[in-house]
Amino acid sequence: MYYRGSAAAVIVYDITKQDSFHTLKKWVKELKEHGPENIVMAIAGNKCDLSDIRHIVSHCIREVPLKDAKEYAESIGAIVVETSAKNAINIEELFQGITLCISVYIQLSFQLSPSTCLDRSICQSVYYLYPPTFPSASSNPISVSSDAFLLLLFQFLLILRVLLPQLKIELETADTYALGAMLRRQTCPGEKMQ
Ligand SMILES: Nc1nc2c(ncn2[C@@H]2O[C@H](COP(=O)(O)OP(=O)(O)OP(=O)(O)O)[C@@H](O)[C@H]2O)c(=O)[nH]1
Repeated sequence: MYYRGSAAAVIVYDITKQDSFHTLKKWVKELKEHGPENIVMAIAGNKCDLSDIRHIVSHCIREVPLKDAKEYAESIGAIVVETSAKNAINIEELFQGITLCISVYIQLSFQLSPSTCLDRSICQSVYYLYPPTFPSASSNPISVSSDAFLLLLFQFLLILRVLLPQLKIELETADTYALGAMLRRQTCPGEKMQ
């Protein structure tokens, strides 16, 4: 289990191969069963440069619709973004999102009480590795006010989750949405975000 003690996992599939999306689901299952309880999961649909219309004629067509990935990500409470390792699309945004998510978890756990953090060894090491930073207007296409609102909403929902454990399941989707909204606004060639 080389993901033991991990704060976040990036699970990558190839948007031009449906098989890779099935494999991704197996990895998510594995992580949920054996990974740290509060691990941040991020799904990256790689090779989004190939969804460009010019590639459709050369048979490199998209097999996994972004809608499917988004629905699946929401069902498991993960961040989702389409990337291109080749053209460096959304790579920074992906890691900004993960950093933001981890930072908020850690800030919150320190604010409330040490016992509210499910895995303190993760939180402490990540806290020093990733000092809390949030996307600025210059590095993110979303406005500052929108960022601030989403961040506040995310923190509010997280507090509710901690204080009201019985609402955990319902709120998991909601707080992931607040965070994910920032990432979901990123667009990739060939498919419009909804
Ligand atoms: N167009 C495109 N090609 C990519 C991208 N990322 C990786 N590749 C190419 O995909 C091929 C496989 O890359 P690897 O890093 O070996 O990935 P892999 O998962 O081991 O292999 P595959 O299952 O074949 O994708 C290489 O030819 C890469 O250049 C991307 O974002 N866009």
